[in-house]
Amino acid sequence: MSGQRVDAKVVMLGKECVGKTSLVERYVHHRFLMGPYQNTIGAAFVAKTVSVNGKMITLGIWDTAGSERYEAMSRIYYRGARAAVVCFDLTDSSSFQRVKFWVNELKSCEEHCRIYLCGTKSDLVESDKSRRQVDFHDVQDFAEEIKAELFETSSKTGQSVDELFQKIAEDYVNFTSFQVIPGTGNVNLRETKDSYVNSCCHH
Ligand SMILES: Nc1nc2c(ncn2[C@@H]2O[C@H](COP(=O)(O)OP(=O)(O)OP(=O)(O)O)[C@@H](O)[C@H]2O)c(=O)[nH]1
Repeated sequence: MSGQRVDAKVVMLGKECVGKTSLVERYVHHRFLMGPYQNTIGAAFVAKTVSVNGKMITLGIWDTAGSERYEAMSRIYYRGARAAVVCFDLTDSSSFQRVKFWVNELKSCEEHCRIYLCGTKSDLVESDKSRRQVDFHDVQDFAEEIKAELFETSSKTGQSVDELFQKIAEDYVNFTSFQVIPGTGNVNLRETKDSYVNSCCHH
C-alpha cells in the first residue's frame, strides 16, 4: 500500500446540476454519463497526476454538492484549496448569480485560492444559440474584475475540459504564491489514485 501525495487541492463549486461531477468524470475517466441526473451528496474526491514541463503534479479534486442544503459542508471542502473551479451552466442565468456567492466566499476566506470560472454545457449553446442565458462578455468582465481565468466547457464533447485542469496544474507550478502553504494543503492518501473515495456521492 503506497501513500500518495497531493500537490494541489482543487475544489469544484457551483449551483446544483451545473455539471461539476460531469466535468470531473470527463477529465478523470474520459466519459460522459448519460441517464437521469443524480445529485451529489456531501462531496467526492479523486486524484489525478499530470505532467507540467516534465514535472509530475497530483491534483486532488473535491467535487462538492451544489444543493444549498449542503452549503455549510462545501465550506469544509474549499478550506486550504489552491484552486477553485466555480461552475455555472451557460443555459441557466441563475447559476451565474450563484457564482458571485462562491467568489465572495473564496475572496474573504481563502486568499491563496486561485479562481477558475467555468461555463458548462457549451455543446447546448453551440447547437442552439438561443439557449445561451449567460452573456460571454458579462462573464469576461467579471473574470477580469476578480482576476480569474475563464473557460467554457462541454463534458459531453470534452471541449476545453483537459485545458481547464492543465491550466490549473501549470499555474500551480508557475506561481510561487500558488504553492502549498505549510500545514494547509498537502494530504497523504492511500490507494486513492484515479478513484472516488470518501463520502461519495450520488444516489
Ligand atoms: N449537454 C450537456 N449536459 C451536461 C453537461 N454537463 C452536465 N450535463 C448534464 O447536467 C446534469 C447535471 O450534471 P452533474 O454533473 O450531475 O451536475 P452537478 O453540478 O455535479 O450537480 P450536483 O451534484 O447536484 O451539485 C446531468 O443530467 C448531466 O448529464 C454538458 O457538458 N453538456
